[in-house]
Amino acid sequence: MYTCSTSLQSYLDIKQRLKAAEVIRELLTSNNYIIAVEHDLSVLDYLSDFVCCLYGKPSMYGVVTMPYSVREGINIFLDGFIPTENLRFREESLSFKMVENAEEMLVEKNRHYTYPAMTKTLGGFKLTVEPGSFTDSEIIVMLGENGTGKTTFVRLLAGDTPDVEADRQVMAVSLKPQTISPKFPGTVRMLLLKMIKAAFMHPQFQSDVLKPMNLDNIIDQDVKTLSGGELQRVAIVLALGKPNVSVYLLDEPSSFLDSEQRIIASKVIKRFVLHAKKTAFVIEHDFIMATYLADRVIVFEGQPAISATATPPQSLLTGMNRFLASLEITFRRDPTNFRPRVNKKFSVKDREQKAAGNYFFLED
Ligand SMILES: Nc1ncnc2c1ncn2[C@@H]1O[C@H](COP(=O)(O)OP(=O)(O)OP(=O)(O)O)[C@@H](O)[C@H]1O
Repeated sequence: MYTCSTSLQSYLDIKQRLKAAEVIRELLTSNNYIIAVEHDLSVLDYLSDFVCCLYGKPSMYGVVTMPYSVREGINIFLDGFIPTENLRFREESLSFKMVENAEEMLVEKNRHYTYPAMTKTLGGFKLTVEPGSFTDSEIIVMLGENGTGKTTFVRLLAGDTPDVEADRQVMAVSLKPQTISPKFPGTVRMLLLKMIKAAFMHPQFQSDVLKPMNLDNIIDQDVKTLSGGELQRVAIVLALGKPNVSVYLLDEPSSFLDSEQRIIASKVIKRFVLHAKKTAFVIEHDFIMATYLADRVIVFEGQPAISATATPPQSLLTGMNRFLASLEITFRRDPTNFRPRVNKKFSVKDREQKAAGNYFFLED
């Protein structure tokens, strides 16, 4: 038996995550088995034969279910309901049905923003940004391998100067950086009161963001003593609570969060953007989270660490197809909740979809 935790994969792109899963599977022989802890559900799906769901109350109790087939287990987890025990362990479920998003199609969009063509050179790396536009009430997910300039692009939107200063629309932005270093000398409550007092006191923000992000149990803890996941939750709340902002730039909100917290954070971000009529750009390597969040996507193409191009925002289907084609990875859809599932390399579906150019499916 091996046990392994792949949660150190925060920051790795999807290609590297699936490679790591393949390396782990290669350790399997006829007389051993591997127990893995994995927070990225697409990777867990790809890696496992059977899964157990764990539920309970943090710091109080936990229950481990019987092992389910990987497909059934992940669907149960996303649904928040265990049919064999007739037990709901989470009120919310995560579904990828397009009808769920139909409501968004009716959302009235009042604000339109544009950004010009730009380049940014950093040491030996050059990013070329093609001009693009976006509106309020939408989430744009950035897809690209590690080192293709996603953070560089986010920083340009946040005000970094490009190689040649262009005529740019000024946007008030709030940035949640990829890495968070806790320097604040006080408790979480003191930090929230100092940085986002108005949001912290606002009932809508409390019910839409603070409560679901579950800061209650760490609110009086010193910021410097928080774990990686706790710090991430605080950082997301701080970013969403910043006053007078129209554009939110969230660099890897899922890193260090467990699967449960990823589901909650995705719902919080989506609800916040729609209710507050804001725009969010999100860098996200967790494919389930990226698919759930994205209204449109920007694809980063090129050679990591050398040069890359950021496409204009494009539709989820077109953008995902383009990104996955460059990685030679195909996804199918689960018929129950329509979540994306990675096809095993060279499987019948993988070969069929590649031949037809369908790397990503919207409907099954
Ligand atoms: N200040 C800098 N000086 C030199 N090179 C830099 C600097 N900042 C970033 N780079 C390089 O630019 C490239 C793009 O970096 P960036 O962080 O934008 O990529 P990314 O797509 O966000 O990557 P990841 O997915 O790993 O977070 C990388 O090769 C990085 O090493």
